[in-house]
Order: sequence, then structure tokens, then C-alpha cells
Amino acid sequence: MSHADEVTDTGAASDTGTSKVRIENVDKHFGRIVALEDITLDIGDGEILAMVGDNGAGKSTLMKVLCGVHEPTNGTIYVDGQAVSFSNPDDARRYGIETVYQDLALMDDLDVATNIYMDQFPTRGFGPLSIVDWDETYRKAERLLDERLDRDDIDAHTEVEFLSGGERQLVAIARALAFDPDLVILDEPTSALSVEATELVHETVRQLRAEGITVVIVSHSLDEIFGLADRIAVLYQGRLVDVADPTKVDRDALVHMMSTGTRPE
Ligand SMILES: Nc1ncnc2c1ncn2[C@@H]1O[C@H](COP(=O)(O)OP(=O)(O)OP(=O)(O)O)[C@@H](O)[C@H]1O
Repeated sequence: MSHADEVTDTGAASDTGTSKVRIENVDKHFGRIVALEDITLDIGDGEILAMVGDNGAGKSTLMKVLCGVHEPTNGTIYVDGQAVSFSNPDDARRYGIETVYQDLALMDDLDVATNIYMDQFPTRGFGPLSIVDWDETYRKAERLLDERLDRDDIDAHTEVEFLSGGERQLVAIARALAFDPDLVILDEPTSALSVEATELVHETVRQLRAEGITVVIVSHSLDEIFGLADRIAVLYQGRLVDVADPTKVDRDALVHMMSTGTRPE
């Protein structure tokens, strides 16, 4: 691979707005494995940034650095211009970063509202006498599904195991939204979904952007990438190859970058 072809993202996001998150000179090593090497990337406030790359390119590792699962070996993460250091996902959450993992991590035998609020149930009473306010839990869940996701057809009382794949994805997104995030990371959100369910999830992602939420989406689907992304960060063997504008790059060029680590002539 020619390192001359690799880029440092100079902050194209700043052209239209400010950076929500800046990843600066980030390396991540696992023993002798270099999973990320000198990544510098701005994630623009309110944009949908797709993260793409072949297997082993470093997408998951970069996502996990962003959401506090991994600490970078070197480099700095800035949120709203402030240098931050995340030791765990709760730290990232405090800075408004939520992640929806591919496996969704839903509890199948619990209902929708419980899944959405299980980490932060509304309570009544004070101190040791406080108890879960179930009425408020269902009310809030219904409001969230209806007003934020436009899905009043998903009943907050339904056990998650009875939902379709697309609905499960939306419940997982709702759980992230319940933390009132500024940035949501979606890991392969439609990889197991039908065309129809995929379009519903895409609608939701566009809705998040319309609300001003920044979205980072890890995806292998070119349709998804070209249909949704404002910019495309291409990784290859742990390095950033390009941050492409989907209106200016075609599929062949993207596949070329993903498979060779170089930009086309
Ligand atoms: N916890 C870990 N321990 C050791 N090596 C790891 C660990 N996590 C990732 N790696 C290595 O880091 C490199 C990047 O992996 P990563 O999972 O980030 O790639 P990816 O682009 O997400 O790939 P995929 O599309 O296959 O999920 C790979 O060589 C992988 O084996």
C-alpha cells in the first residue's frame, strides 16, 4: 500500500458547520497488531458519516474508540472542541455519544418500554424509598416511539421477541435516543433486514439528522452508503484512505479504495 495516497481529513465538515467530534492522530494497537494507524477525521455536527472498509479495515475498532470501549494507544478525541478521554462507554455517554450495536443487545422476553428504559427507569419517591414509575415508563416510551420515530404502531407493552427485525432495530435506536444523544453510532443497522424494513430504518436515520443528531454508520452496503451518507470515510488496513463526497465519487471508485487502499487516478 502506498502511504502517499493516504489522507488526513482536513475537516471538510467545517465547511458547512462545526466539528462534533475530531479524531486526531489516533492509533490503536492490540499487542503487535496495529488496528488503527494515525487516523485524523472530523465528524461534522449533524452529518451522517458512513464508515466503510473491507474486513479487518478497522471500522469496529474506530467505532469502539469513539464510544469508549477501547482507549486509543495514541492520539486525541475532541468533542465540541474539548479533548476527552473515555475509559468506558458511560464516559462517552456523558458526552452525548450512544451506540447501537449490531446485535442490538435487547432482552427478548421483556417489553419494548422496559428495553428502552432499563438503564434509566423513571422513578417516584426519594432515596432508598424510590421505586420504578411504570406508568411514566410506558408513557415516555410511547411518546418517544410516536414523536421521535413516528411509530405509534409499536406498542410499548409488546415483548420484543414478537417484533420484526426492523422494529427491533427501531427499539434499539429508541433506547439510544432515550439518553438524549448528540451523536449516534449505528453498527451495520440493516444487515439482516428486508428491503422494506431497511427503508424504514433509513427514514429514521434521516429523521435523526433532521433533528440535528450526528450519525456515524458502519456499513457494508453500497446502497445504504450512497443512499444515506453525507460523507464516506474509507478505511483500509487501519488507515484512512479518503473521506469521500458521495455525490462526487462513484461505486467503482469506492470499491477500488476499499480493496486497494489507494485513491483512483
Ligand atoms: N480485541 C482485539 N484484539 C486483537 N486484535 C483485534 C481486536 N479487535 C480488532 N482486532 C484486529 O484489528 C484489526 C481491525 O479489526 P476491526 O474489527 O476493527 O475491523 P473491521 O473493519 O471492523 O472488520 P469487519 O468488517 O470484519 O468487522 C483486525 O486485524 C482485527 O483482527
